[in-house]
Amino acid sequence: MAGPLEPTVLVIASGNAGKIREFAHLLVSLPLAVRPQPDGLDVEETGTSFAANARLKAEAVARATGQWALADDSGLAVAALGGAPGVHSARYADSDPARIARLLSELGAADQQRQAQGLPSDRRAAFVAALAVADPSGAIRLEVEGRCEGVILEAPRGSGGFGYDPVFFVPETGLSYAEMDKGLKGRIGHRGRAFALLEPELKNLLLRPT
Ligand SMILES: O=c1nc[nH]c2c1ncn2[C@H]1C[C@H](O)[C@@H](COP(=O)(O)OP(=O)(O)OP(=O)(O)O)O1
Ligand SMILES: [Mg+2]
Repeated sequence: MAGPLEPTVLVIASGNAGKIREFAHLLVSLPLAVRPQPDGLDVEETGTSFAANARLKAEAVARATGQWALADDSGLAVAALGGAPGVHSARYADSDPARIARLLSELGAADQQRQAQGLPSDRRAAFVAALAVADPSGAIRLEVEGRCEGVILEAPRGSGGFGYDPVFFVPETGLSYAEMDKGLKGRIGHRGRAFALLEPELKNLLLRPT
């Protein structure tokens, strides 16, 4: 454990700039040295659950850096698509606009099928984030999962955030993720809710004086 003049380093095990920005904001009040993962690290996400992929990324980055690492595996589970794109959310297409276009097109087709069967439209979705923390040896020490229920909009709304934010609408707020400020998404969003579960344990593990 680092002394009082040397804050413990926590590497954010992600190549996604949007996630890194959100974690920088969520971690701002903790006396940790938050660092991005080194360039050139690309961990294969072979798990079949968000939790398994978060563990793979945390372990690999902790081992590669010899530092504590926090990983996030997240994605959208769309009810009418049987939970897709799920753990494949990043691999759904090769850019954010293309991922959004594919989601709207597949959900539109599913909606038409439902209508043809006399069923009402169903645009419900959940955003899920699994977080894992590995110690410098690569051992997984903490795991949590957060969820936010919403619906997929028919067209993008708002210009903030990243990824699927413009099409994920949270009824209790009347806003899409892309219309929320960092603070609101950090309180009610999937990543913020997961982080709220993690924070007390992270403090115990990394900030306790030895
Ligand atoms: O708050 C979010 N708002 C909008 N979109 C989001 C959010 N959270 C995850 N997403 C999207 C990004 C990516 O398309 C997929 C997660 O895939 P996931 O593998 O966890 O992340 P990633 O490959 O972008 O970065 P990395 O694995 O290096 O952390 O869901
Ligand atoms: Mg990924």
